[in-house]
Amino acid sequence: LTPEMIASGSWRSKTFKPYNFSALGVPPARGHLHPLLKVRAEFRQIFLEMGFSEMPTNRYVESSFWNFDALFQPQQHPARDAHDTFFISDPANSVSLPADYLPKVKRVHSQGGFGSQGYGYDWKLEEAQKNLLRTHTTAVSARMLRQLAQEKEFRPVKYFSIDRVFRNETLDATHLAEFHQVEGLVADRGLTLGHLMGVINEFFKKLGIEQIRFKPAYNPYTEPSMEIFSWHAGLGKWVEIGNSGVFRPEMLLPMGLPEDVNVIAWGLSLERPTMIKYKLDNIRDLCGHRVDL
Ligand SMILES: COC[C@@H]1[C@H](c2ccc(C#Cc3ccccc3)cc2)[C@@H]2CN(C(=O)Nc3ccc(OC4CC4)cc3)C[C@@H](O)[C@@H](O)CN12
Repeated sequence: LTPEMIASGSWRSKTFKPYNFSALGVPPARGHLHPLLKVRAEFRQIFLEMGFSEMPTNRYVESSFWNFDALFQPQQHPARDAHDTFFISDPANSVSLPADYLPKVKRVHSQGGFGSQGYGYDWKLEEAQKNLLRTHTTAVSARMLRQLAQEKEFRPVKYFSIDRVFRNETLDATHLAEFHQVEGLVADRGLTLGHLMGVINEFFKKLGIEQIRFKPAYNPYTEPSMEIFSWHAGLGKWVEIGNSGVFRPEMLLPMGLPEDVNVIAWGLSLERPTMIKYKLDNIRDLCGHRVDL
């Protein structure tokens, strides 16, 4: 049916197929929310429902001190090598590290303390001052726990973070030089591994994952540590869905937290669950624009 047919009246001699009122209109060209940000909002909602508060993660450039040393990660650890970490050339160094806290970190690395023998190496300030792109949001957790330790009275907290982290990795279909880390932590007196398993179970249950298992693992800053696995019915096998652990006393006590306070934490990425949810098999599809999502 055209305007000419209507004007000339020629439409009278034509036959038209019945109008399909249930036909969909042409989708208007409009904006889309990014899948990663939609999954981030989902994770944020779950943490908030569980009573967690979001940590301030608006600092991509971090000092080696907060990213590694405060976490009792030794200065010769391979993760601190340039092939794993992006170091910053300008400004190359952080010169405003906490003067009262730093000697305690130096001591626990070089001589030990609090019942630990430490690593027995000559800890160097220059190494701790090197600026980098944070390799995990656990650097933010360290800053927040130090702040908590400086308060007059200890109070239990539940914190979370979901933000970008950077690793000098070889790129492939599932690895980029940056990804979003999701991290949750609980600080309270008398927390046990049972509490850690329980909070992880609760978190993943809210994501629709009921069947998870834990496997002993190693992290430089948590002891004990556990990898988290979930049964993937489609693949017919257990797949790793995260990592977890109890922060070490060598990390918490130099901060000034009371000896009977434990901090349990776990982490996962945002990209993996987003790729599963949106059936993407190349992580690069999460960057740049994609029309047919
Ligand atoms: C360099 O790789 C690091 C990243 C990322 C990761 C690993 C560990 C942590 C951590 C931690 C931690 C430990 C102790 C204390 C504090 C933080 C955070 C992110 C994922 C962690 N992983 C991961 O996310 N896997 C995952 C998560 C969710 C998912 O879908 C479910 C619906 C929810 C499916 C898969 C496991 C693997 O994918 C792994 O190969 C890749 N890992």
